[in-house]
Amino acid sequence: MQVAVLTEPGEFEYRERDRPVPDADEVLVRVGEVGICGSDVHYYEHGRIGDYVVESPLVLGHEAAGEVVETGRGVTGLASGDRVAMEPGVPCRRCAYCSRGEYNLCPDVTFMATPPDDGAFAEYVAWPADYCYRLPESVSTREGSLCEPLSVGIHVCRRGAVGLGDSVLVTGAGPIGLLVADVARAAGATDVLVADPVDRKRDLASARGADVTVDPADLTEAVAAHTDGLGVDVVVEASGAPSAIEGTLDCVRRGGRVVLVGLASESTASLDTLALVDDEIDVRGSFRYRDTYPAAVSLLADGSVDVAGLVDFEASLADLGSAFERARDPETVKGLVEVTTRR
Ligand SMILES: NC(=O)c1ccc[n+]([C@@H]2O[C@H](COP(=O)([O-])OP(=O)(O)OC[C@H]3O[C@@H](n4cnc5c(N)ncnc54)[C@H](O)[C@@H]3O)[C@@H](O)[C@H]2O)c1
Ligand SMILES: C[C@@H](O)[C@H](N)C(=O)O
Repeated sequence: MQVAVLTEPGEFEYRERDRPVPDADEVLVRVGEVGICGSDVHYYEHGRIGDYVVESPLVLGHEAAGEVVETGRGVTGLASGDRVAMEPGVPCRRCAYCSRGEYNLCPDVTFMATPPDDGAFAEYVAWPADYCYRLPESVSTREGSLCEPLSVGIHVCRRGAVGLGDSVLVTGAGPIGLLVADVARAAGATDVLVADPVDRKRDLASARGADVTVDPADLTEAVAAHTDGLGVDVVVEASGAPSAIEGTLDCVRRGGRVVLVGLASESTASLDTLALVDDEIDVRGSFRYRDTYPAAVSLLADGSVDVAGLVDFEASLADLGSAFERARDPETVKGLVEVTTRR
């Protein structure tokens, strides 16, 4: 089978590898569609993210869906022909975090496209059946691939306890911020505000139903105007910009919640701890997700969230290099790669 490997920053090579044979608890998936994530682009540009360094050729891509073509002998819940979304992180299932159900915190997770684990820009991937989620007829394979960023958004809203009648500010209108906004709305938020410096991103957020969109330069005033000076119930920081992280406390109401999901390139941002205490603010990190794929599939099946509307372009595996160049454009929200032709 053909795989695309990142050999060095900016360089993909196509290689022939043996088609994987599924273990007893695995299915073999013929990969259909794979989204390009910001972390894929970061590995493509820099060959590393923090301590994760691409030291040998790496298959990128972890937002993946496809069709089951073979099942291991112990698999009962899936059959050949099923279309599935693949959850890219498979934990060890034994550590203290896995035992508590907090498997997204497992230190021994195998996570697609995170060195040294290969991802899904490959014709076939063998993957544990219980980390593959069947897609109903109403959810396309391309939508299924975007269960991954949607899962990030679901976990964020759970971490922020977003609920009925809440006002929610999202800073950063990339795929994560836009999906957080959609999930917040589905969870009952009645006021959704989105901040981004890029005009096109704000326009997209408006078109998707944000009540207020604002340039970060005008953020504090816009939030005050919309909330009678109170601040919002929940701020979700989804840009990673240090100024946005530091600005969260200017926008949240006393007693409100701040969820940090954006990753700053360095831990230079600081939060006013006196204000945290005085205003009784809950600040929470949000790391990947756990138990979100069933909810993601349901949100897509009932039309609550539109992931297809985030897609700016679709490329074939043969054009991976140019697809990554397009994905680098700050105006791009989401690029998809069709790995094998749709059937
Ligand atoms: N914690 C996790 O599990 C997790 C998972 C996925 C992504 N992330 C991180 O979440 C962030 C968002 O991911 P993404 O894929 O949407 O990224 P993205 O780069 O596509 O989007 C970030 C957006 O933030 C905007 N932005 C820049 N400066 C800003 C500011 N000061 N105020 C408001 N917006 C600003 C950019 O214009 C852009 O639209 C990234 O930092 C990413 O690394 C974290
Ligand atoms: C969660 C996933 O989307 C993220 N890019 C990561 O590698 O952690």
